[in-house]
Amino acid sequence: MTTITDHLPIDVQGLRKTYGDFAAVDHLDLQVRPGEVFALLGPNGAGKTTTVDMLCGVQRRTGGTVSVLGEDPHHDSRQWRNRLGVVPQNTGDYLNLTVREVVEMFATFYSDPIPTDELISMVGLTAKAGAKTNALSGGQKRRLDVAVGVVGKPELIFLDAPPTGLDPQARREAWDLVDYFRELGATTVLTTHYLDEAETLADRAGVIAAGRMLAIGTIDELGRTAGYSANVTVTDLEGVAGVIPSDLGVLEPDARADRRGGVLIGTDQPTAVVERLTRLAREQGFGEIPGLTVSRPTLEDTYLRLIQREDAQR
Ligand SMILES: Nc1ncnc2c1ncn2[C@@H]1O[C@H](COP(=O)(O)OP(=O)(O)OP(=O)(O)O)[C@@H](O)[C@H]1O
Repeated sequence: MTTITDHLPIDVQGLRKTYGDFAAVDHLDLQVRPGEVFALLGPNGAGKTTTVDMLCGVQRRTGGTVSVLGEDPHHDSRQWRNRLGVVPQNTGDYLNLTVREVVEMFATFYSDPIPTDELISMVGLTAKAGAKTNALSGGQKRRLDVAVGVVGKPELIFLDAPPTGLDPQARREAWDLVDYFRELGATTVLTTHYLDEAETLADRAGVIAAGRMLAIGTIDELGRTAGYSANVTVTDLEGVAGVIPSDLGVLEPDARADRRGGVLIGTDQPTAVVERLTRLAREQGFGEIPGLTVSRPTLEDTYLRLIQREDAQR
């Protein structure tokens, strides 16, 4: 019988990578669905690159089962590899070739590559098509890496974004590329430090820390995983801690609220919290509650909560 998992571009169970006693990836489960953009999030050293490297056959795993486009990456057949597009974290070294020569060279590896000039334009390098790659800026090299990674019209793309390297415009162009491949029906796994990128582009995301998957789901589902459906923030209201009982919500150390000298309350009952705050403000003689906001948690809130919780448990 055919099941949905037969068609998952990525199906990973119990993935492990150890270096001596240290587990860089620790029993990780991951399923990525056809045609989705999946963001892999996590702090430095969480195990994202190691995971991606094992999925595209660059590193051997210590344990677990892995299916990528229906094959075990350990087998690493040429045919299988041609269906993948890999943009690694480190910029490639393309010797003394021009941008066009590099793209043309990589295009010869595939049966139906994207036409060279079209691809060079897609990554915003038309003005540099004749330039030697060693004369490119860091961000331009990165654009070339993207071109090289996707030239074969891959079914599955791994985009391991470095923490820095692309200027805002180049990031937006990379987003356009992700959309372009989404429309072609490709599946993309995006490793990123930019939460806005994940929020804008990804259908689902997974948060990794210390080699383990802390939470996985749509951005909305992740919000629920982290606890609360609303954030209430206030500034300069003495006594807040005393009026918010733990069944209404929790006061959180929140970097952004703290910078404004404020307090963040994570809650599922924002109306009740605001009522308490209103009473407190009245008692203190405030007309308005200073700096009151009620908002839906962002991916950043969720992410920080998950990571803080993980750090507290270690
Ligand atoms: N060859 C190695 N030997 C020992 N430890 C390693 C090796 N390669 C990676 N590690 C460790 O494995 C952990 C995971 O590294 P990895 O590069 O996968 O993290 P990451 O989530 O991609 O981080 P970043 O966001 O900084 O790129 C880190 O603690 C790293 O130091």
